[in-house]
Amino acid sequence: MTEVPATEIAVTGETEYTITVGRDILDRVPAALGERVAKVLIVHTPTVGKIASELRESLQSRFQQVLLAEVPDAEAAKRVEVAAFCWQIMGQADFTRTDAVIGLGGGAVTDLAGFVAATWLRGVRLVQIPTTVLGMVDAAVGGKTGINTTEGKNLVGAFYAPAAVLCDLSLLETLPRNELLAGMAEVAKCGFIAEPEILDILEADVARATDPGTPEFRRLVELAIGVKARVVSEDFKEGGLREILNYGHTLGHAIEHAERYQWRHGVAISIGMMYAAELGRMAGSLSDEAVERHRRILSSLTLPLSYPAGRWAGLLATMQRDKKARAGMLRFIVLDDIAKPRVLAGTDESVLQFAYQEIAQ
Ligand SMILES: NC(=O)c1ccc[n+]([C@@H]2O[C@H](COP(=O)([O-])OP(=O)(O)OC[C@H]3O[C@@H](n4cnc5c(N)ncnc54)[C@H](O)[C@@H]3O)[C@@H](O)[C@H]2O)c1
Ligand SMILES: O=C(O)C(=O)C[C@@H](O)[C@H](O)[C@H](O)COP(=O)(O)O
Ligand SMILES: [Zn+2]
Repeated sequence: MTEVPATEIAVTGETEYTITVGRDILDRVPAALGERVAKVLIVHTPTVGKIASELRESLQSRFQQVLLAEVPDAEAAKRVEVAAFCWQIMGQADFTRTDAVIGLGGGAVTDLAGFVAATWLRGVRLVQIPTTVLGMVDAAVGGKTGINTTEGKNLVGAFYAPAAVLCDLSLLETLPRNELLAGMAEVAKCGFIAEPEILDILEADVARATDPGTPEFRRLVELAIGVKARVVSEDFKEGGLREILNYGHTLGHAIEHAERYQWRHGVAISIGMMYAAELGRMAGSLSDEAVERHRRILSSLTLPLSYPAGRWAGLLATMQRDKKARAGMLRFIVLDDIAKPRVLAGTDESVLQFAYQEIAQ
């Protein structure tokens, strides 16, 4: 097979860094860390422990100290106690402002590692190495970092730019299929809000589109990162435009909370997008065909489209804490058409509930 060169996607504007997509690119980590760094903390889950140990081995001759912080898997990593565990390791190793953190893992780990890097000494160098599709196309690439609290998802965090992001597609070889498909929800999201080519590729041949060895898959990853990079370059701290990346997340985050964070993020967001599509049809101008397109694409990825009918009141209460809400008023991202997102605010609660009935089982 001919070697495809790595692709570099730039984030510019308020903050500048490069996202590299390719295969077997971890030899770029020392350059990403830079000359000034002496100590490195690699934050990772047990599921990628082997990669973490190999990475540590490869860095040890170049840096004064390379430490591992193995954290609990998935959402259990995004807790203040786990951040404190990482701070403790850094404190005991006398980490200074010229030292660095590497986030190696899925979106939960890169969110945590980013938050630890943002808060240690008010900010140390951060290199993100996502190992899930979702991390590569979304969580690790946009500078949103954070942890959950009992009250809700990502309620504590910081906007903090990485120095570099390395998306090494060869790391996806061990990723379970259901995780890969959950990550495709965020890829589809980028298609719905901004990049119809993504939807065309998914519709043309979903098997090839979800096979990490195909050019179609790589194209999807690069297109989705391109959407995120363009939006983040224009609005890093979510003053406005960036809210479009939250398509499907108002209800999706409430579902994750209701499910006590046992559901995959992408799975909850799939239902959230179906809800947002119904809301776009009822309160806006989204066509029946565009709503059907959501249904077809998400179900071709074997993602769920509905949620139990009796849960509305609890979900509504959780949605009040959504970061997009203003003065108690819920705001949703909806579409007027594919690739035409906008904010929907002040919608009557009966309309919100009516749209929910459309996706309720
Ligand atoms: N910061 C952002 O902008 C942003 C964007 C989207 C999602 N997120 C967050 O990302 C999280 C979801 O990320 P996720 O879907 O990657 O979930 P995850 O981090 O929980 O990873 C999913 C599972 O895959 C395992 N895994 C990871 N890489 C693997 C590999 N290469 N081989 C085998 N197993 C592997 C993990 O251990 C975990 O069990 C959520 O917390 C979500 O809120 C953040
Ligand atoms: O990058 C963004 O901005 C997003 O909204 C991307 C989302 O996919 C992601 O799940 C993000 O973590 C949600 O952020 P939040 O601000 O709603 O917590
Ligand atoms: Zn998301």
